[in-house]
Amino acid sequence: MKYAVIKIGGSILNNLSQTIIEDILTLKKENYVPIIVHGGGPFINKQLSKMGVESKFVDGLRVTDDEVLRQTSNTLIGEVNPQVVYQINQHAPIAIGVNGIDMNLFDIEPLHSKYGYVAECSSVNKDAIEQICLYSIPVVAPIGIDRNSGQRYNINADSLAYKIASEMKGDLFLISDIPGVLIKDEVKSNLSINDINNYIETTEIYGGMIPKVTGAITAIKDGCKSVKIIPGASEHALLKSSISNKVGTTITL
Ligand SMILES: Nc1ncnc2c1ncn2[C@@H]1O[C@H](COP(=O)(O)OP(=O)(O)O)[C@@H](O)[C@H]1O
Ligand SMILES: CC(=O)N[C@@H](CCC(=O)OP(=O)(O)O)C(=O)O
Repeated sequence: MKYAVIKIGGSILNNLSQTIIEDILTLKKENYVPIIVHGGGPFINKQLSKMGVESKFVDGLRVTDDEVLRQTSNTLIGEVNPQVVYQINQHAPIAIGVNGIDMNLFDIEPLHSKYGYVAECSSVNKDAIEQICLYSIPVVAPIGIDRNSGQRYNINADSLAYKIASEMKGDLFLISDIPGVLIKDEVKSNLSINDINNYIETTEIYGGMIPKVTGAITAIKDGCKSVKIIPGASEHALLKSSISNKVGTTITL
């Protein structure tokens, strides 16, 4: 049995192929223990703009003051998380929504104060995850808590998925709204650490893709078995990519 950490990006949530949900359940029947981590960036942007609050990002992270934190937490835990749980449970009533506060699922380390209430996951409560996975599929929202102060923190969903996959020694699937990592309009089926450094230097990998691919390298060095970036809109992309490297991009050292 091995863990499959499946990160569903906010960009694809409204356009997710139904077969991805079927694939998650197929993986569970076969040799995998699925853990889902979801994002929700576009949903948070929409909510903030409704409230007249501007979305600001530094180094790809949302600058999170009190009000942004409230809206982010409400959107991720109150709106996006139950939507993902509902979609899975329509197929099989097995998903449960959680975040870092539930069962002390993970600890956090706040990042620099220039980001506001933004943290990284510093360690994962493996026992709690193992317990949940015995009977269900956890759907994790990227909100954590400082257990001493009770302060909540906003966490980038990719970075949380990397940490969970490394600590659980699992395979990581990043589901996004792109067919994979594109170089000169073609999907690269394999990327090594050297390729990644080159393509960042030539700016063929840019923006939100930079933390995704560099985070992948760190995750693999830290114990994650493999990282695949796959298209959420494509039929059975998850199942196909778990079997071969023909879908999306596989990152290796
Ligand atoms: N070489 C590349 N191939 C594909 N996408 C890239 C590349 N370089 C940068 N990007 C950008 O990275 C984005 C995906 O990252 P991000 O927006 O963080 O996804 P998500 O919200 O699904 O996690 C793409 O939409 C694209 O704009
Ligand atoms: C600190 C930080 O930036 N947190 C992210 C959390 C959601 C996320 O990561 O969503 P995607 O995967 O859809 O981008 C945010 O507030 O947008």
